[in-house]
Amino acid sequence: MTDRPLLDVRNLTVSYDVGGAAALRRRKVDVVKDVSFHIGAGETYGLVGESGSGKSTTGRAILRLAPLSGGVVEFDGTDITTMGREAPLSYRRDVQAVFQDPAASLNPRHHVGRAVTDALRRHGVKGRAARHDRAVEAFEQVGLSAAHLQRFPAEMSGGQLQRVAIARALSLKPRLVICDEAVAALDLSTQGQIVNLLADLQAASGVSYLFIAHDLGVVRHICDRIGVLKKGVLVEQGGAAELFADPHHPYTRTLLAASPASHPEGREERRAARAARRERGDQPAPEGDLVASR
Ligand SMILES: Nc1ncnc2c1ncn2[C@@H]1O[C@H](COP(=O)(O)OP(=O)(O)OP(=O)(O)O)[C@@H](O)[C@H]1O
Repeated sequence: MTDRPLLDVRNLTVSYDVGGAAALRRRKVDVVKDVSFHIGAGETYGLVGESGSGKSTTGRAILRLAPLSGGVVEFDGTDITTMGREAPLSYRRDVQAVFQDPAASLNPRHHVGRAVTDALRRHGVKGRAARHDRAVEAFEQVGLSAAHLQRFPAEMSGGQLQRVAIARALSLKPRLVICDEAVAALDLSTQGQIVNLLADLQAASGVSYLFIAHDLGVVRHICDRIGVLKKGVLVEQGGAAELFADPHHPYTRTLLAASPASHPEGREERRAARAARRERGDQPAPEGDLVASR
């Protein structure tokens, strides 16, 4: 047993050139400044803040899609910033992402099942039948059926497409999934289904989440700990219940005051509800079933 966090982000800084094409007006701006947080195995860490505060850039830096200008990102004890431009395949498998718009990463001319089988092939899973079986398993884990593999993106709802994106991520058996506004584009009842699904999948597999969102209600519902970003600076972080009950930073208080209480229950209530579901032997909520708000 080790106390080492799965992900340890220390003094992360990301700078971009702003000011347009004119060289004289160009300057470097830190859009993420000296940000430090960690995520344990099986834990969900929420990153909140208003638009432009640097949430996505932080997630992208961890995924190695944004350039770091300072700091360290350790995954399972290994500093991924020293790995050269291309992170090794094992890191790209262990750390998956689910973004706001699942359709953007799906080929409209391919059956959605192919998004999963192609990912499995890229990650070295040999044999068409084995890849198909893993895709079916992943689809069933997220409440879709084997028949959904043969659908085109245009034949699926936003919630179904997000389930496909989650199935693709999970089929690789990741240890961390970065959910960047993963439910932001969905209606409220579908949001509830997807958030509950993510929590159930975590309970079953022990996967960790970095949950990036501007909706504090959703974040409170799913996260163990939360960090608050303001203009690239992490102004406050702590346990979700404590942060909601007793926000210290004025910016956190402003965010909370501006947030409609759309998902008022916290993680403990959801855990109790999940235990009750397990006791009843419930399966993951199939697409289309409304999951009662807990
Ligand atoms: N490739 C880039 N080049 C220059 N500036 C960038 C780039 N990517 C992001 N930025 C800037 O970095 C800042 C942080 O953006 P980021 O997308 O991380 O914020 P966010 O908190 O995720 O916002 P939102 O909730 O609107 O997605 C913004 O000012 C944005 O304009």
